[in-house]
Amino acid sequence: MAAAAAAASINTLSHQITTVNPNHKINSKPSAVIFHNPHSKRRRNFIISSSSDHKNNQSNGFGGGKGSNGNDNININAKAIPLLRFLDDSPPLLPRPLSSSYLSNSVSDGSRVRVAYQGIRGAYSESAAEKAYPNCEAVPCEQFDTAFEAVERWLVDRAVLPIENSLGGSIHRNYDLLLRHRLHIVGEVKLAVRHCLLANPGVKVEDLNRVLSHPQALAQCENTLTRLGLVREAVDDTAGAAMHVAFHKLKDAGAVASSDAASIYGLNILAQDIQDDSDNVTRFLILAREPIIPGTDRVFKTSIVFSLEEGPGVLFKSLAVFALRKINLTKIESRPLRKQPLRASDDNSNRYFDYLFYVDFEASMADQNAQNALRHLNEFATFLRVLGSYPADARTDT
Ligand SMILES: O=C(O)C(=O)C[C@]1(C(=O)O)C=C[C@@H](O)C=C1
Repeated sequence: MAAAAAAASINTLSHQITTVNPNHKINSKPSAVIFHNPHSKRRRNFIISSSSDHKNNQSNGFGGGKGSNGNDNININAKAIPLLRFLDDSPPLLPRPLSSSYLSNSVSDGSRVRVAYQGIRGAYSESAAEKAYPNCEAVPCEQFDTAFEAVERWLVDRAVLPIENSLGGSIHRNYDLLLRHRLHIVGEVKLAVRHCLLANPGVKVEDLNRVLSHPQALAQCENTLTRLGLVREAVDDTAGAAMHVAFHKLKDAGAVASSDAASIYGLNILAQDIQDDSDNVTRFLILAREPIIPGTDRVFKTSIVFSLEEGPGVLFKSLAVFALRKINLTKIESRPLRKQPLRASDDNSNRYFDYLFYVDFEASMADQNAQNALRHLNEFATFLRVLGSYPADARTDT
């Protein structure tokens, strides 16, 4: 039944089918399609695709509207056009005041907060968006970049994107995008991720040769998938994998995804909690156009990124600015400095890789101690940016 619903959606919404990531192993056309959940009236069925799609849609004037099933099959780009035109005709916007309403479920005009996430309905990122903003309007985006752009272009109010997982490690792409875009981190959400092995009705574990999912999800289930001898195939998101298996009525392939995805796409759950460790937690960042006013009324975290001169002990010195002030570091990540990935030494005899360091520490930017630490770091950092100062999420639940 779910597959039939998908087919109907695809026919009426072929313009909304998004492109396949060329790096993916799957040789099929849709990597994400709009899928209507007959049980939910809460969300409209639209997905934000890349900015080039937006331009195309603007030029050919095609928009959303009611699908043949009478639902609001709205293309977000169509809704966005009048907004962008309005902004174009308006006098330049004044800087908006800092806002502390980041956890509120409504924006200043009282409407529901619109939160972009990567993936399609049933993805863990959607659950994270709903945990951050219960009752929000969760807006699916094709890629991480699209979610960043959606906030920047005022199509949505926030983006909720994964940054690290307790089993799989960091999501490097989002570290890189944090620097490329000028959004602010205004919060974090920790979500317990419990993976299921899903398959079409009638298909048993013994029938499966391969399994589809997001690369992070596949990595988090390494032991189970190896034990079952299944070939892994990477797709954009876990829910997209479930949708693909259902839509193509695959008999030899299963999907690693959530129990929500099983019910949305009409798949059976063959095995539950198949992640390598029961404590499987993904940390998501909440991003917004404006920063929040940091407080000291609860535990705050601050995220920064910096680069350093080459030399003995420089990294040690940079971390000591926090140790000296008894500030706890919760995460450190290094990424290649892309525009200048290699640096020659003074005598030109050697070439070094050049890095950006991302550090999270447990202190608010309202705290004098934290300000002093950053002032100290700034004395020898070649570049320093505060990505955000935001309340730490102490709860990990679904
Ligand atoms: O594919 C999904 O469902 C996602 O929300 C993405 C994602 C990720 O990027 O890490 C989020 C949480 C899980 O760790 C697995 C996958």
